[in-house]
Amino acid sequence: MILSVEELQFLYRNRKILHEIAFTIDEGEVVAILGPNGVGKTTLLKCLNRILHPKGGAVHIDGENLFNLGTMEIARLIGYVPQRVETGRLTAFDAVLLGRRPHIRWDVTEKDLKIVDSVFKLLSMENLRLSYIDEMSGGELQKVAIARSLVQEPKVLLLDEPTSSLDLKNQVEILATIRQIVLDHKIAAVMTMHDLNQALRYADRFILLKGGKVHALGGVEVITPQVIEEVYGLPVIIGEISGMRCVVPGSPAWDCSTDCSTDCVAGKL
Ligand SMILES: Nc1ncnc2c1ncn2[C@@H]1O[C@H](COP(=O)(O)OP(=O)(O)OP(=O)(O)O)[C@@H](O)[C@H]1O
Repeated sequence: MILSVEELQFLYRNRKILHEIAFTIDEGEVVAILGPNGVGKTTLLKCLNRILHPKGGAVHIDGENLFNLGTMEIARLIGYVPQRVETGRLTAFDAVLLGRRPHIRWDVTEKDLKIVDSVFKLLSMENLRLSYIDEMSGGELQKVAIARSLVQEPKVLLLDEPTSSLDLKNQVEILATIRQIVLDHKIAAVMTMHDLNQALRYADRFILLKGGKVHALGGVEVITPQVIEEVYGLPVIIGEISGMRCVVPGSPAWDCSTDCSTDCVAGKL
């Protein structure tokens, strides 16, 4: 187990946002945190990263109690991609190089530069190296933030809606790259997501939050019409398109043969 979260609680002023959240994640796993707007997904990631201070509970990474560590020690273990990325008058190259800070002792080394170069290549963003981040589009900036988290070489990646600003091709490429990095480097990724179909495609396990609590947790078997309706309050059909499980809004009364013109076989499962 690479990450363990025990009985985590968080309050904004007197309002309880997270109630006794508990789960574990193994190395090589991508886990999607799902749930409606305002349920506490970002708050949970910020508690795991110690940006926010939980009222109770514990977080361990590789057996180390995160709450006993300093900012730089945490940055060596966790790469965090926030939902809203801050900008400034920096080139993309320098912004990504900043991700190496937890590893730099005196000065930037050849190794640091090599790692930054390789991540620019990996994410197909070499064309952005010298662009200023305060002149970038939302999607370009999101890629810079993901690149910065990768050069940190963390044990755990925490990604808050990592594809929210990306076009379809970039979404697929970035999620596939994260998936591969998690497997190759035996790390773990925890991503908040709204797109259930992308979650089904790229995550191994799912944590569904409702009312600040873990409502369901597990593999693909927990993504059922009943659970999705309980969590989001929306009836859905779960089916398959070209062998891939997918979720489409609709009620069981939906008749695929007459109500929909695609070749989706929703309702088959
Ligand atoms: N700084 C803050 N002060 C007080 N309450 C806050 C603060 N930030 C967030 N909240 C509240 O905490 C709750 C959880 O917010 P959070 O951002 O974690 O939700 P989320 O699940 O990530 O939502 P979304 O899917 O819309 O991004 C919300 O009700 C929100 O209004």
